[in-house]
Amino acid sequence: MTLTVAIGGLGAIGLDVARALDRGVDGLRLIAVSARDKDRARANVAGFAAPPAVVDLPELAQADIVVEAAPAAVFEQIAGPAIAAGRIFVPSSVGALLPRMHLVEQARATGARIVVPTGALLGLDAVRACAEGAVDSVTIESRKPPKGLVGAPYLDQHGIDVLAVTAPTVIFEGNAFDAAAGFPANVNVAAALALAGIGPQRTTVQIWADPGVTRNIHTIRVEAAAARLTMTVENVPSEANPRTGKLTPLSVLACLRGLTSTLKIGS
Ligand SMILES: NC(=O)C1=CN([C@@H]2O[C@H](COP(=O)(O)OP(=O)(O)OC[C@H]3O[C@@H](n4cnc5c(N)ncnc54)[C@H](O)[C@@H]3O)[C@@H](O)[C@H]2O)C=CC1
Ligand SMILES: O=C([O-])CC(=O)C(=O)O
Repeated sequence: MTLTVAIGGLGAIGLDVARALDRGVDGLRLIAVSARDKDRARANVAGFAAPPAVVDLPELAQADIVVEAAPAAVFEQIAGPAIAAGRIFVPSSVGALLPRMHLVEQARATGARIVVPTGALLGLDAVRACAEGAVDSVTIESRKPPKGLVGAPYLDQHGIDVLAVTAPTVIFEGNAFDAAAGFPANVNVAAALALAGIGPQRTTVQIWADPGVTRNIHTIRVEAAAARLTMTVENVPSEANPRTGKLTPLSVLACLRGLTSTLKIGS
């Protein structure tokens, strides 16, 4: 059986995933994409073996699987129709899901599924396993080059000029819910971690602006009855969008492959 795929957003994540699907993934066929600039999108897919249709966001819901890879601001325009139509919805802007958990209730009613990829993070299989038992604490420390944090609403609200930072500096400390609201383009990883583990209120987030690093570095620490986890990923920022690590489109692709593969590894 082949499942059709549509992708909302053709930036650092969406275009890489679209290209990979066009090269061929067993059981998956890319049929539609959407982007802010439709002419550019058409040019981007013109050389594809099977160019997908370039459509408006709501029309993505014609596919069996709808991948969201757009700014958080248009999350609902992609998620809403996909979930209403009972599709498999794969979000990248996971932070935008936290204040919209009613979508999970709606998916229950329509038969839709919301499948969150591990994205720029690691180890959500182990965090989910720990969360089947007792968990004391879950924390994430995200360390980024200052330019990878530019534009975050929290920085504007607090008058922080992140590009003026000359030494490693903690610029946010709080829970995952507030982190996702303040840094919608930067800490989707914290949102995914919160959903895998003990929820956005109990998951603690520390964000560092670090002029000494060139990678987006995330360290997770989990204290659970079954295990202690300490895991770090050092993502190479993508050329298309330095806020987004190159691992992210690969993770989305691996997630999509897992939706149809006969052999699936990891929980
Ligand atoms: N889950 C995770 O681990 C990660 C999630 N992300 C998130 O994934 C999302 C996508 O990231 P990137 O690909 O780096 O973004 P990007 O900025 O490179 O690309 C965004 C795409 O969305 C399109 N777009 C914008 N407005 C649109 C509209 N109104 N209608 C249709 N398309 C529209 C743009 O044309 C562009 O193609 C962001 O919200 C980002 O924060 C990023 C990195 C890791
Ligand atoms: O590190 C990355 O690639 C992006 C990131 O933190 C996020 O969006 O959560």
